[in-house]
Amino acid sequence: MTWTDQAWNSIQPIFKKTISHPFIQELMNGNLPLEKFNFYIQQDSIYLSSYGKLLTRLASKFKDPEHSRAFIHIAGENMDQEKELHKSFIKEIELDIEPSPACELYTSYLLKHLAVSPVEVALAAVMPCFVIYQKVGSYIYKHQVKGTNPYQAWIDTYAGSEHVESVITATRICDEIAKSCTIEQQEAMLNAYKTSSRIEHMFWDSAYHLEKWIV
Ligand SMILES: Cc1ncc(CO)c(N)n1
Repeated sequence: MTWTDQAWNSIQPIFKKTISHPFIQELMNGNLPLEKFNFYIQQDSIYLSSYGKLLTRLASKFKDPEHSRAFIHIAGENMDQEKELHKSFIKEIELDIEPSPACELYTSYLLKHLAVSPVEVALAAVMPCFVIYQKVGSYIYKHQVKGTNPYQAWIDTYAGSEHVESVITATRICDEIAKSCTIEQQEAMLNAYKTSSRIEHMFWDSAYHLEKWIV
């Protein structure tokens, strides 16, 4: 079994909770309150600008230049597409929005791995960003009742072929790198993958509850 298959299998309990979360269910049914979706999009804009920079820095750490090139390509194309999507939902992104606790946790968690962990662990930590969005996108696409959904453009982006292509490339690179790792290194990768999957869940949950700093 490939490392990415093993990682994906290991987070099934988390993923099942994610797709049954009211944020995802209401997004799928089109009845998610706009206020919650807007909160999510605003926070995701903050997340994405940090994530885009992180991906290019991660790319520069790979030993194989082909891996670096492919990742830089993903960072550029993917980020452009996602930012366009955000702009289509929010005409003027408010610039003075603070990151929510969950957003701060996620960006800081990924940056921590980039700063202090071996490259394979930092890569494992970003894999759920690719995979979970694609799986959530295709889950919604498959199960939604066709009709008008105000969030259809969001669903189509993550279920769509461009995002799928990025996921396939990132998965290939991750498996090539994992293959030359020891069992211990692969374990450390699994831990980072699991934590990111948990935070992905928290990110949606935080939007659903319009999360605030308690002080
Ligand atoms: C929080 C989060 N994770 C992953 C993605 C997909 O890149 C996204 N847009 N936002």
